[in-house]
Amino acid sequence: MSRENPRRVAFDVLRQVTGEDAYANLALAKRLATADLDPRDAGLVTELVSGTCRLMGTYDRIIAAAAGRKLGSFQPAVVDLLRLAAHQLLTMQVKKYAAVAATVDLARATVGQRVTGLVNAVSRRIGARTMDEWLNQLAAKQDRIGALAIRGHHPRWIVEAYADLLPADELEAALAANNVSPHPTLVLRPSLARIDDLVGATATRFSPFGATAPGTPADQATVRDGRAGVQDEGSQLVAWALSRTEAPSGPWLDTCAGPGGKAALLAGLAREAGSWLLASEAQEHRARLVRSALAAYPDGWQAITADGTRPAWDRAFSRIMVDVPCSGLGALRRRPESRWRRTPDDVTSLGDLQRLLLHSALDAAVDGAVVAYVTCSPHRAETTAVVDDVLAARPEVTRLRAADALPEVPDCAVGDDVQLWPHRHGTDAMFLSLLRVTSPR
Ligand SMILES: C[S@@+](CC[C@H](N)C(=O)[O-])C[C@H]1O[C@@H](n2cnc3c(N)ncnc32)[C@H](O)[C@@H]1O
Repeated sequence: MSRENPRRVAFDVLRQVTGEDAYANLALAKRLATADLDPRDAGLVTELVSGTCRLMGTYDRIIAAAAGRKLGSFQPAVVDLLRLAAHQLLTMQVKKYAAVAATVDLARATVGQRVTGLVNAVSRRIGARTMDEWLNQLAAKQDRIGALAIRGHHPRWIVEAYADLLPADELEAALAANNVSPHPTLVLRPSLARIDDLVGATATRFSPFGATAPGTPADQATVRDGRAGVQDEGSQLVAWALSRTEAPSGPWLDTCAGPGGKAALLAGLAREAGSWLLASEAQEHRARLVRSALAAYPDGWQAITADGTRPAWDRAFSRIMVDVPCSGLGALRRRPESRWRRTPDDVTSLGDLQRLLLHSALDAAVDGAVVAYVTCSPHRAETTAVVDDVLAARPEVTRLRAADALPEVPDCAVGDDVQLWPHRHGTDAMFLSLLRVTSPR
């Protein structure tokens, strides 16, 4: 039996997310590791924190409308209490009386008796309507994009960016896919594990290395001993595409390798092809994660800490992955608070670095080498705009038809590049451009 109150634990984690900019997934995992909760209550805490963070912008509009005042006029801890109440009342379908009473008790225990009247009154007003009724009210005076943003629980600027990339009739499905937390996908390390080594596993749709299995990844001995890992299928597909594209023989390079998911898959594939991988990462603590991701392979790799814009290598490579730092807009379904925290500036602020990293990767290529430019963001400013700019200055580089490297994946071509989508492919929204360097400088 739990000795801690799950709603109190959820409130504490939410305070860290909204007050201290903590990542919800990390703060939640850390708190749950020491919480005195039975598995059912741990599940309740996860739903309260992840669900509240994912729909936070919607709940904030509802709270302001229900209270008839601006959110900024409330004490921040009271806003978090009301967000948790809104999630229980409007999404989890907790009985009105129970949700309001539990929120008032929590308000008394955390903020103090003086806010209980306010919390009680606003919670009741939130619960006086269903979610659909609230959404209808909030969307009523909006244009099409504004209404989609409200009904799909996204900030408007992200819906505008999606509208620039997807057919109009797919927008609703694309937003809805970000509202479902995916079950973790596992990757079987080439030469080390097969699907039969996982208990109860089912193969993923496209990647020959991917699998899903019931329970948590740590339940699987093959994951615990490093022969399998956790990796979105989209990340597996872009690494696989690089390995399948014709290239001269020679070593492989991953210039932005931390924390090492793609490097581990590439190292396995390089070994099978009789080659080896150099995995490079700028941040020392992330380079350590790369080493531990690669540790399952006794050989066939080397990991270094280096700035990819000022390369530490003095040789050239035949296959190069440059998986640049980006806004992470492609992984919104896995990062509950991310959509409300990101701003339009985040998709442009890394643009110079992304261009420099791609230039450096191309500089490191042997004649005929293939370079994969990858982002976990579908936003044009981080994908095609970067590749277009770099190619305009490099006549020796040609863009390949990247979808040819993934013939089993339908509807993934965007021009010559590949764009995966959660609602189409069940993967993160990974972008891939494959570039051939024909006569390096
Ligand atoms: C999108 S992540 C890479 C994910 C990784 N490929 C994987 O699959 O696990 C981008 C990485 O680039 C690193 N990075 C940022 N600036 C860099 C630079 N100038 N040179 C090399 N790596 C850099 C970040 O620290 C981060 O680990």
